[in-house]
Amino acid sequence: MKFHRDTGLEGVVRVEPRVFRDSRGFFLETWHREKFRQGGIDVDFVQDNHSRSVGGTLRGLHAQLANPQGKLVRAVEGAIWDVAVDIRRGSPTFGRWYGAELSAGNFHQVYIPPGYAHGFCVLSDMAQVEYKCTAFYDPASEIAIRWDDPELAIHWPLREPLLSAKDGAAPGLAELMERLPVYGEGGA
Ligand SMILES: Cc1cn([C@H]2C[C@H](O)[C@@H](COP(=O)(O)OP(=O)(O)O[C@H]3O[C@H](C)C(=O)[C@H](O)[C@H]3O)O2)c(=O)[nH]c1=O
Repeated sequence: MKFHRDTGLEGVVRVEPRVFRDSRGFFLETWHREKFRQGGIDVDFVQDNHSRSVGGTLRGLHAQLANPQGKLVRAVEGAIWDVAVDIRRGSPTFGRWYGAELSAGNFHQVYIPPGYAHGFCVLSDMAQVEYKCTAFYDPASEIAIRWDDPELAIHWPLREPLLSAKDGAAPGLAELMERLPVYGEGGA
């Protein structure tokens, strides 16, 4: 199990699990409290999520403000481009993003700490994404940030994604500035 912390964003880690293959198929550990702690991800999870999306879908960019969630994300079907954005006011990497291809083929995961926005788009015909969260869903404090905010300039590998109404109407990061978490406060 390898932990790649060279993501350019504090606390964002790409995890490359060890896959055991034999004539039956494969086995891998997708979460291990102690091994992940040794890899720099010292967290406990309280909620697991699972979504399925058709090709061309983009979900995000989302974050919870009152109960910020850390997320450990993986694709169990198909492939996604998974993106984390630093939205902590005062952070040296404020507005910067990191992206990684996660797929049922590469088994990679990304850990995104509280204080970051998260989104992904689907690269395959279909994708199923499972992710563990360090805090419970709190819709009252959730924000959506415009996926193609020119201030963020995220390199998405698609042009006209399939969006939810919420995501299609999301404001740019600058319009949310006063609500954003402050670097170094409240776990962010
Ligand atoms: C996130 C969530 C949603 N829901 C319900 C609320 C809606 O009735 C329905 C779909 O929710 P939504 O359209 O917000 O789902 P996504 O667009 O996939 O949202 C997620 O997308 C990005 C990628 C994330 O990282 C977040 O986990 C989350 O914001 O599921 C729940 O009941 N519990 C939950 O934890």
